[in-house]
Amino acid sequence: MVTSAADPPMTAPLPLPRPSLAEILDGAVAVSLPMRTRFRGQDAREVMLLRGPLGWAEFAPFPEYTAPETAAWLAAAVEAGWSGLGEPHRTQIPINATLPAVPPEQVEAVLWGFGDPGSIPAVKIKVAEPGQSLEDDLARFREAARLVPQAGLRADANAGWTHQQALRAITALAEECGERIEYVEQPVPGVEGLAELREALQARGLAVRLAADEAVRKAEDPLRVARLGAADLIVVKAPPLGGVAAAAEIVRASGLDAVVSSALDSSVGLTAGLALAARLESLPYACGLGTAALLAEEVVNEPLIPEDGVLAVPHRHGVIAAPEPDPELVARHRVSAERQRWWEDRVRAAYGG
Ligand SMILES: O=C(O)CCC(=O)C1=CC=C[C@@H](O)[C@@H]1C(=O)O
Ligand SMILES: [Mg+2]
Repeated sequence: MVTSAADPPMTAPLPLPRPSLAEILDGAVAVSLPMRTRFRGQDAREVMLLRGPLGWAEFAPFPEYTAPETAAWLAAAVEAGWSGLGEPHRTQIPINATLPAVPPEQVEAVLWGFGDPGSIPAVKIKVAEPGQSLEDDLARFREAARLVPQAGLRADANAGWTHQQALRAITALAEECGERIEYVEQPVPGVEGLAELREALQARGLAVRLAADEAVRKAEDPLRVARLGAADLIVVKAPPLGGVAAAAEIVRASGLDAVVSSALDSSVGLTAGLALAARLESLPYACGLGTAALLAEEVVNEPLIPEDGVLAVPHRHGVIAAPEPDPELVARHRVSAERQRWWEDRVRAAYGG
């Protein structure tokens, strides 16, 4: 059900109290964290850490994102560092493993990064990687299904299939893994594309749920998916939706189940995702917030790596707060002076007038 309340704007204004640009940039430092496995076409993740009065925050729109899109990411960082992430209504969040588009022989090593594979509640498997085939995807699925027989399975195509390719692939996945498939995330581009595919799947009697990701986080109107009945659930990430409060409101107004996922954040940024998961009224699926496991280096001494299939929500003095970055780790992974200026310019552009 979609409420008739006014839709939240895509680029939320900075939350109050609105810090000045100088306050935001004071102590801001950009770092480059190498990845264990190539993911989303990246071998290293660059993020900018901001030091707010209420704790550390992260500003990390992907390199191709430009203002005004990045304004939502800055609003999310300002919320974390200057307004605060609130109290933990849940203390532990179930976490899915995230499997990049690796060959079957690498699947086991990646899964161990998310704790004992026997404790993993669900695995999200990247599919439709450019240059790979449906056979490659099925082989990766088969291997994950074999290694974690207790886990639910999800595919994430990042809008990489056409309608026909998606029908073929989802039919094959359903034949292979049946009821273990929890959902398929953004198989095709756009909101209409999802809606058409959902109808076609239903017409074929294929009861595979669809999740919207890019159709929510990159859309002008994140609630359109719900309005058109284009997906069974939505994937929400705090930074592109303007922060924890704004994202929680989108979930509430959508009336759909939600899965909270990371934006491939460091453990500082992941804290906001955990805060969002801790705030939602219902959390029927494990969340995609275990991605510190995909980073080979981190900025904190105890990265947020899941244990027994869960992550504890980090808190200090009764409120949710990111773990403190270690100054030595920050110094080790600092970007060049030129790159630091590039990140500062992005903050300025996101801040706007
Ligand atoms: O959801 C997860 O399991 C981890 C997060 C994840 O998959 C993503 C993080 C960052 C960028 C995205 O391309 C990707 C996604 O599509 O969901
Ligand atoms: Mg996705």
